[in-house]
Amino acid sequence: MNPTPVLSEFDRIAIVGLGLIGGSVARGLRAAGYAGHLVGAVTSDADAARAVALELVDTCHADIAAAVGPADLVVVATPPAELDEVLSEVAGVCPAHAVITDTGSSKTSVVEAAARAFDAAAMARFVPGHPIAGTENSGLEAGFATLFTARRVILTPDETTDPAALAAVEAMWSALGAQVSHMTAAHHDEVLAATSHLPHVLAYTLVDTLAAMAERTEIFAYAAGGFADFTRIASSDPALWRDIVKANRGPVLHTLDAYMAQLQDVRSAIASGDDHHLHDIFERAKTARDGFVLQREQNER
Ligand SMILES: NC(=O)c1ccc[n+]([C@@H]2O[C@H](COP(=O)([O-])OP(=O)(O)OC[C@H]3O[C@@H](n4cnc5c(N)ncnc54)[C@H](O)[C@@H]3O)[C@@H](O)[C@H]2O)c1
Ligand SMILES: O=C(O)C(=O)C[C@]1(C(=O)O)C=C[C@@H](O)C=C1
Repeated sequence: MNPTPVLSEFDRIAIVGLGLIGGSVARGLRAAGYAGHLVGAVTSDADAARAVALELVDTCHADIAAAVGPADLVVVATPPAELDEVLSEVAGVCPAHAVITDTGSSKTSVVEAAARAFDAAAMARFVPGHPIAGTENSGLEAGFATLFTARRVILTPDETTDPAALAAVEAMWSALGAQVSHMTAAHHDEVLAATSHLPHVLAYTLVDTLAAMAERTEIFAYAAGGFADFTRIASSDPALWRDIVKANRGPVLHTLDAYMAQLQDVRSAIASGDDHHLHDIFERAKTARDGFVLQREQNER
């Protein structure tokens, strides 16, 4: 018996931006058995040729119109700085039946950009999305088929979103092995400011602080697993993260203020020798993190 073809209602899926996320969507769709035409849009002819050579997509163009014009489903996976321009180009050429989604790390800013670019009909077929999965790598060669397996994807539809478009985007992420949740764009931005954007800000800041000290000492030579685990994400693309933080400024500042207050409290406990208070904070944190790790492992089973 032949398996049910994956996303067979879409003859042609266009992916705009074939870096870590777009490339992983492309590879994941193929691995899941998508048999239609995958077309990419990138920024240069050289990248288009490379994307086809890497077998990310069947065809690729340095021209959004050529890729999106005949598509049934459009996945926008470009950096936030490109979004206004990319969505306006998509709006100009997207067929009237096509479903559109994105992968951006902040959602209110994306919904605002979509509202600037799309008319009401296209807006109804636009389903904002965010895969909560990634690595510190970027570019054409960074993607891999299993990136979204057992990972969460948050969609932020509203009351104007076409249910059929929402179902189609859910089906795409399910085909990639992800678990789909819905929430409002504003709630998404508060949650991700805390669990993703703040950790990136802290990792970059810690490494930058220590790097200034490292000019005077050899401290990095003696750094090991603790430093490497805490700072892996500081190897992420600085321009991408500058723009994510900028796009989610309010919630990031809010969570950064809460963190700075707690850090001040920890500092006071260390300075005054309040071992009990320090232990309480560390104990609560260990319990919370152990719970997170357990839940993550259970999700992966
Ligand atoms: N990096 C992560 O861990 C992660 C995780 C989840 C979501 N996201 C989001 O996904 C999006 C893509 O991030 P990424 O990590 O894949 O970045 P990336 O840099 O790896 O890939 C982005 C790609 O878009 C291409 N691009 C830029 N402008 C373009 C244009 N006008 N037309 C076509 N292609 C264009 C770039 O050449 C690049 O290859 C971002 O919005 C990011 O916030 C990232
Ligand atoms: O694992 C990483 O390297 C990531 O940065 C992934 C990560 C995260 O912060 O967890 C980064 C950005 C996203 O938008 C979603 C996931």
